[in-house]
Amino acid sequence: MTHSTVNDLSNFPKTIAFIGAGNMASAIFGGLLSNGLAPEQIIATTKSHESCERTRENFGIRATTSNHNACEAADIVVLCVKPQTLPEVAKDIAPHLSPDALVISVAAGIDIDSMTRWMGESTPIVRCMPNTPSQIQQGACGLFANDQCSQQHKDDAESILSSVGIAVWLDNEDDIHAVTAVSASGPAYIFLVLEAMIEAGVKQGLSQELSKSLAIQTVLGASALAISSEYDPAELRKRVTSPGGTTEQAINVFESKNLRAIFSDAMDACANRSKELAKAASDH
Ligand SMILES: NC(=O)C1=CN([C@@H]2O[C@H](COP(=O)(O)OP(=O)(O)OC[C@H]3O[C@@H](n4cnc5c(N)ncnc54)[C@H](OP(=O)(O)O)[C@@H]3O)[C@@H](O)[C@H]2O)C=CC1
Ligand SMILES: O=C(O)[C@@H]1CCC=N1
Repeated sequence: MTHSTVNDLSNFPKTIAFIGAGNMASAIFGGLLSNGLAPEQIIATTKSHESCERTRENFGIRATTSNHNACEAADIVVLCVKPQTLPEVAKDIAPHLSPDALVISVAAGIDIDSMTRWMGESTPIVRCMPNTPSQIQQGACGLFANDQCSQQHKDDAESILSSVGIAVWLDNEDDIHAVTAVSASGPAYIFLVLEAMIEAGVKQGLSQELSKSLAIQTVLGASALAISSEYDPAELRKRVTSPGGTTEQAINVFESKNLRAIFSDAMDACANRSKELAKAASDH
């Protein structure tokens, strides 16, 4: 497993087309722009003219509803449509990819076998699983390359994804299901925890505004401490939990209601859905 972190893209010499400009695509190209990539080097496509116009206005990049034109102008094509839309889109763009273009897919569940069936065996493909904190260069992404990728293709994929967070090469493509369960869907779990903490704080008598800022800062502070500390999360938790004190009472409730089993079941369900999407794609 190799691992790389945020880098500057101001000298990145390639044009990147994003097929789909929704939540995940805009998180990545928003991050790339903040990290020095010139707006002219990004083309995004959407289905509707409204989204196209909004993308152009919000990000100052080129936007079009023509996937063909975008692919023909790009050295790297990032597939950011929903998994259910990908078979049709991938087959349709295949003849319009530039020679030696790298295709990067972020689609949950869709494996490289399916993508090469749709776009041709010789297509260099990096399958990756990013997350939306990429927008603020705090993403976490797993990557897997097919055998058609040269070292240059892999370097390009890594430059893009590591410019918006940490990028980790996986030894096995199947590990992407677990990466999806941990880090791609993970931000949603933390947002749910935040919602619950904020609501509980309000129930305790705090204003919504105060409860929200305390809860968000607490998650930020705990993450920053965990990332910078020599201790693992279990030890950091113990350091908050005074014997006979207040935290212990809360932790006892979480443990007695089996929070760990809830996370385990939730993340199994997430990974299983990723596998189901792979299976559905194999019929196309
Ligand atoms: N959201 C997340 O946190 C993560 C998402 N992913 C993956 O990213 C992919 C996109 O998800 P997400 O961004 O959430 O989805 P969104 O629904 O936010 O975005 C989908 C985008 O695709 C566009 N689109 C739809 N059909 C076409 C088409 N035929 N040609 C070009 N563009 C099209 C839509 O345009 P319009 O607005 O006009 O409809 C929209 O811009 C999925 O495959 C998902 O699995 C991976 C990791 C995390
Ligand atoms: O929920 C989803 O399907 C996408 C993939 C991972 C995060 N969001």
